[in-house]
Amino acid sequence: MNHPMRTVDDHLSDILRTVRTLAPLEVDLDQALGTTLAEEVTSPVPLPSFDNSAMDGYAVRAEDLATVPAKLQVLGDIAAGAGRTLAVGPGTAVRIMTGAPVPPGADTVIPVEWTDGGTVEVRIDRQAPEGNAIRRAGEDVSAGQAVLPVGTPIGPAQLGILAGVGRRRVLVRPRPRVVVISTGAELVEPGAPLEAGQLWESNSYTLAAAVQQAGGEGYRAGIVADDPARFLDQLDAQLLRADAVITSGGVSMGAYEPVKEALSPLGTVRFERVAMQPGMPQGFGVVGQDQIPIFALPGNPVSSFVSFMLFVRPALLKMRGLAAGPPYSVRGVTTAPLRSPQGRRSYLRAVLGHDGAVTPVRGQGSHQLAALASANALIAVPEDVTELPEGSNVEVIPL
Ligand SMILES: Nc1nc2c(c(=O)[nH]1)N[C@H]1C(S)=C(S)[C@@H](COP(=O)(O)OP(=O)(O)OC[C@H]3O[C@@H](n4cnc5c(N)ncnc54)[C@H](O)[C@@H]3O)O[C@H]1N2
Ligand code: MOO
Repeated sequence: MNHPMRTVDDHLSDILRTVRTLAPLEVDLDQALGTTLAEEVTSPVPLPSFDNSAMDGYAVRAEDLATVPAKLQVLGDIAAGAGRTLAVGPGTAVRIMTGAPVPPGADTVIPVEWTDGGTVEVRIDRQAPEGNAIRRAGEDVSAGQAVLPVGTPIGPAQLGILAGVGRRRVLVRPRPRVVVISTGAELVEPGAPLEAGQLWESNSYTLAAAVQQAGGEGYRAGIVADDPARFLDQLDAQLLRADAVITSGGVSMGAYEPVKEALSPLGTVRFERVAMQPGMPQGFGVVGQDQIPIFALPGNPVSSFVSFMLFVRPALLKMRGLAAGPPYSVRGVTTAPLRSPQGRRSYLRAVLGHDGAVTPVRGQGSHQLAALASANALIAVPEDVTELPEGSNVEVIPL
């Protein structure tokens, strides 16, 4: 009855071979946060697009300050946004604000703090090198220069430069929309009263939040009891708005395993045992006309979360058009001895300190959600290792 288990790496490879990068879509800048750029963005103009002042002060000719204090006639003001401007000639200055265009004839800006602040005539007490406090046209970007390459994840600074080069719309790989369905007759929405044998449903909150943090849009589609037909109905209804589906529960060896019972006959979803702890029972495949990827994760809360980090997150990165592979990991040194099952790669919940010391938390059961919530990392223990003494150098996946 027990088939050989698949390795974690093989299971991830299958998943990454199957999932497709989402098609590019033109979106408004307001919708672009968290998407991935699908075009190279260039600037139509130099940035800054004109020489402008970096300080509030006076635009002058450096040669007029050969001796200081110097007195210059003030011709007027130039504020930011000013169009045609006054010209500065010998013995004159123009009061200028930060961001305002440097007037013709001026080659230097003197901060107001170095002057008496005069508006008709100004006394300047300090010299400055020619070009002082002037931000030159094109010193950030030249006209036609690429400012963001294809494949850039769009965060706050990237949105800034997109707006800064005048873009209103942009071609991106969108955030994957991921529907999360929880299965189990015992599950009750948090906030509702519990009856005997029931527990508050938590996986959909964890998984939808994990989707969000992985750059997708997570939607909780509620709880389906242990009826395969109802599960298929719910899945059908949700497929309309999904780029991927995550289910939790109903995939192991019990008498009521709705996800497995509903999806196995389709022939496009494979259920298998992966050589890991937690998260051994795993289902993955595609469903519906559009071959939407579906991740059927085990119901135990820690198992579903660890499965997400190892398998679903990399898949979402690929869908977003980003580099995808096993989770990022660092090295750590254990502060306590560890045990791990033979033949399965284990992912022990742990606290990783800034010094690289890593301590497994108390409570390594697949149901021990509070222990998971106290951890900030997973220690990955290889398949063939069953015991490690304190002080061992280990692979650690920050959460
Ligand atoms: N005879 C065997 N039994 C089990 C095996 C096995 O190989 N042989 N595998 C065990 C392992 S390992 C896991 S993991 C679980 C996976 O079971 P299912 O995916 O079928 O999940 P359920 O039975 O539905 O639930 C398991 C556990 O998790 C709780 N749960 C489920 N969904 C939620 C949720 N949304 N929020 C909070 N808690 C949830 C559920 O109440 C159960 O306690 O199977 C083992 N058994
Ligand atoms: O492998 Mo199951 O995922 O612990 O507890």
